[in-house]
Amino acid sequence: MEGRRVVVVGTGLIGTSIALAVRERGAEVLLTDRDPAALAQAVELGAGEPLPDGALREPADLAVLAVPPAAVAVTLLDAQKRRLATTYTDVASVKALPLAQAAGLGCDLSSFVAGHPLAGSERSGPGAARADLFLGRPWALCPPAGAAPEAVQAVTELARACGAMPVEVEADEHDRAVALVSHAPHVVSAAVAARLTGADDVALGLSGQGVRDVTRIAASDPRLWVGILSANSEPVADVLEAVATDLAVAASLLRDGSDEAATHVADLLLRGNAGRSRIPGKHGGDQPAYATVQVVIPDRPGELAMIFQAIGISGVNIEDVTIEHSQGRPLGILEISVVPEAAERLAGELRARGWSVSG
Ligand SMILES: NC(=O)C1=CN([C@@H]2O[C@H](COP(=O)(O)OP(=O)(O)OC[C@H]3O[C@@H](n4cnc5c(N)ncnc54)[C@H](O)[C@@H]3O)[C@@H](O)[C@H]2O)C=CC1
Ligand SMILES: O=C(O)C(=O)Cc1ccc(O)cc1
Repeated sequence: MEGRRVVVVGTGLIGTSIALAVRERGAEVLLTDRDPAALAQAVELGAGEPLPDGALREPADLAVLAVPPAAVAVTLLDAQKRRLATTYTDVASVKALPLAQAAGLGCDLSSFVAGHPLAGSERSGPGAARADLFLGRPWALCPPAGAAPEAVQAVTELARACGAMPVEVEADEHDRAVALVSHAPHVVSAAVAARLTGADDVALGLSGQGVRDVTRIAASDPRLWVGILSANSEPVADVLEAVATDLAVAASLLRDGSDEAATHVADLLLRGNAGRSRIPGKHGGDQPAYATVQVVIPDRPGELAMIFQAIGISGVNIEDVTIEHSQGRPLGILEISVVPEAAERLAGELRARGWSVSG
């Protein structure tokens, strides 16, 4: 992105992450946000310089609209009126409705390529931004009919500069796909987490990693998510109804309690195994079957640094890592995912260095 000028409108989690990523690749970045505090924080984090008021002397190469879905079309119209850039893209989690709204407002759709990076977090705002957020992730591109090839090229270059994998897809197909893999799972996570509002201290004290995994995305900003879900309501409702049917059947089978009912419950669990195994791994393709090595680590400053150093010396690459805290005890369980052929050697070397390795 050397020599490119990029304007980012909306310096929250996604806008600031994109700004940090393209700056690392040599782009000049100008930032704007209607919230002065979000803009100031993004500038302080080194994501770019504030966009001056009024028209630019020369349009930037690209303007990235990283605002909520309902604000995309008006923000595009405003940016095009100000001639902020030669090419425009957005990052909203829903594509068809903002595109229809932009067409309705009379935006120039030849210079707009709708986009959606499939990476993010349950956290919002510039403080949660990371330059490496998009590494190895898909980035959907939905060029409207009549989009200029140079515009598609410029947005493809943006996705690649962020380390993501551009995937061209039609807007309606995109929306049905993300209803299944992102939006409906969000509602299901919220519904499970909502059951915990009435939980007593005994139940909460028994919480393990499973409930944390299932409810992580339930910590997201409800204002942003109500906007996403209502802009993709029909496809999301279709998935939720199918999930609700599975849940209702499972509940009645469990009440039935017979052996035959248990085999039907097992069918659902097996379908769950099969569905989960189809989710691609972090670099795309099939999900690699990593082996895990579990190590007990004392909850003391420097322990994580020491074990990571020991793993580094052993020459084994860490594919993933999670830490589970042991409630009421000054210990954590570090679960290190590695390629299966390295697991035994790593476990042996860590044991030899005095670490308590289980499994
Ligand atoms: N949160 C996530 O994990 C992901 C979000 N997205 C999409 O990215 C977009 C931004 O989401 P986040 O960065 O998570 O939200 P965020 O809440 O962290 O940031 C949004 C920013 O946009 C600003 N903003 C809102 N309306 C504006 C306007 N009209 N003009 C200028 N600034 C405006 C807000 O002040 C805020 O700073 C949304 O469309 C969302 O659907 C896409 C992928 C992942
Ligand atoms: O936190 C996670 O795991 C997410 O799935 C984040 C996310 C949220 C919204 C999107 O449109 C895309 C990705």
